[in-house]
Amino acid sequence: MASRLGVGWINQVSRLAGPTTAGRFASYAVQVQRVNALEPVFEPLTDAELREKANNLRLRSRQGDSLNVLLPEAFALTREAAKRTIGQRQFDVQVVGGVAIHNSCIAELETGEGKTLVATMPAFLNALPAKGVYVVTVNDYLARRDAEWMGQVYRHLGMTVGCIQTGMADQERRKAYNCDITYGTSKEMGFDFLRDELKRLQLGDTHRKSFEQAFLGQGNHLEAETPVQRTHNFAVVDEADSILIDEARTPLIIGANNQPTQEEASAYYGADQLAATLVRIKDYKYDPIEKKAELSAAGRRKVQSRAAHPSFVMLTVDTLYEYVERALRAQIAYLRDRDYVIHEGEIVIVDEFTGRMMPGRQWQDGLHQAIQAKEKLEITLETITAARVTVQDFFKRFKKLAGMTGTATSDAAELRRIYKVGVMKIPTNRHCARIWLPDRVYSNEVEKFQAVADQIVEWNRMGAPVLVGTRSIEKSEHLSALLAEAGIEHQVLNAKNHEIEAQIVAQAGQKGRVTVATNMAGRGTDIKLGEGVADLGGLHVIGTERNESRRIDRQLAGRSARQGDPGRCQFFVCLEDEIVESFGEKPARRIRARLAGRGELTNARWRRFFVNAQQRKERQHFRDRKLLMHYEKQRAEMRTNMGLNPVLG
Ligand SMILES: Nc1ncnc2c1ncn2[C@@H]1O[C@H](COP(=O)(O)OP(=O)(O)OP(=O)(O)O)[C@@H](O)[C@H]1O
Repeated sequence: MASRLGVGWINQVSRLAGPTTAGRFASYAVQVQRVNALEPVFEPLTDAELREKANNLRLRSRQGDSLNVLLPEAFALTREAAKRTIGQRQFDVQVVGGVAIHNSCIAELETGEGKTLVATMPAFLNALPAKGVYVVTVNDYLARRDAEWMGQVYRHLGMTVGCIQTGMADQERRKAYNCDITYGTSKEMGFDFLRDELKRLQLGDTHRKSFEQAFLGQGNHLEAETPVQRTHNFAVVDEADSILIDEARTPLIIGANNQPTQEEASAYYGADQLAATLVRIKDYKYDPIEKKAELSAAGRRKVQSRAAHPSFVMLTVDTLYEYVERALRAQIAYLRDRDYVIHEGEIVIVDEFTGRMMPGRQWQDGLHQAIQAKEKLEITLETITAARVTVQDFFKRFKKLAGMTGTATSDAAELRRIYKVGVMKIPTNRHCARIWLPDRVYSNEVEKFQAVADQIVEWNRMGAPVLVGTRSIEKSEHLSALLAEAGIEHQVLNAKNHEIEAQIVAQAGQKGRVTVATNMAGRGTDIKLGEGVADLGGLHVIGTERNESRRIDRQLAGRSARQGDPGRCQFFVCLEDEIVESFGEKPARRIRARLAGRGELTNARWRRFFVNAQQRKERQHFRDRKLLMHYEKQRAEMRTNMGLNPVLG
């Protein structure tokens, strides 16, 4: 088969990426030509012969042949196996993406361009030396789906494939990690790493005693003594921006049980009640950017006057201030059904970026307990840290790291600096036909949601499918009520019923469908257009708020116009949106008051206003990540200097 990668294509890339990347592309293009040249050689082979070839590659890699030399054959074999098993042939641009990943890059492929399939080639190649390859995804569902779907390709070539899922026993985990290729989430893999560190400690580290007191002594036990993971060889991180950037703001922590005393629990409940009596501005000020409350002199006096209450017997006045400020923060900044849900009497954090529930995660420094008090739940655990690692430090352990995403260019500098990976933009296989309609800006939320509902009605009348992304479960439900009023049949998808989300979202491209979802729909779900929908302009996506990062917006938009399909996308925003507070609470209040009830704000400067607000938020998150890394580095250095394991305690 003739090469499909011509000079014109490389020129297209140069325009896209600038001269430096274009040079790299030219060398990758040579590899693609080699892969293509092998296609007619492998096509006539039987399945057994194909596997024989794969075994031969393994042997050569173990005998010392470099992976760069084996690349064309390994990629061509994977492509042949994909054709035979799942009926898909990696496009040339996907092969370029695969080469980029092999070369420690984050391959930026537009949403819907088939990242799942791209990963098969570098994963197979890097699995040849039998040191393990981890393919990291954002949730269990995608890990399972990809391991099953792409597993057919690897198995066809004699490779073993494992998949890590929440709740798995150690034995199964160990088996999955011992496979040639292992799929799983960063969270599961990160926690397995931490648990392994604890096990190593249990196996004879000098800190055994204190660890046993802190962790095992509280009724905990480690299921098996031997670690489950093997060496950290190569990780391919899917949705790399989400995992390496968004998730990097919270470290993974294994807490050791430290049941609160009755006095501590009463202090949380008491502080919650006391906080509810305080008046904003007069008794405290609240900084929405830092999400922090600070008592004023009047507030402190009020709190002091209650210090003798039996709930606070064990607290000094200063500590009581902290309890109350924390309770205020829990009441103001953390909303039920947006930031967390209550599931079987427990607080389950909802990931602000993906809308997914994150069972097992806890807010730190007493905030989790303050929220439990606010919700009148049992104050369960005040955890002390047994082991912790940041997402950054976990992934930096891998000898080689790479990934793929739809949206990383904007964070290329951070990715390069922290993880030492480059970002390479890969052109689309077919022209992307997405139409971005200009944002619609309103003065308040009532007007905004009414306008969203009206727009849905209009598109629904045409028969076009509409997918709406909201920032919280509460807002999904509000919109759902408006749609019900307008007589529009629709599906609501939120973090509460995420088990069936994939099936529902997959159907969102059918004629006349209206699907309302929280941000979770913005990740990983593939939406195929129903019959006749392409003629109606494809899937229409509506965002009901600008998210805290442009990338999340683009992921939501990326549910439409996949693989060259047509599609539209429009965002509706209003001055009551939380993002406006990135300018500060007072300016936000002023502007809201000044323009109250003005309806739609059509001047283009309002659209720019929201772009600015989002950029401020992005900068703030960037600062948070930097601060966390600085703190973690200091902590690790301190522990190392003291001769302690930097990960534990
Ligand atoms: N080479 C190919 N031939 C045919 N179909 C393909 C090919 N590559 C990908 N696809 C199809 O394109 C669709 C999108 O693939 P996939 O979900 O992997 O995209 P993605 O890039 O991960 O999207 P997102 O960024 O939205 O997660 C899937 O239905 C997949 O089967």
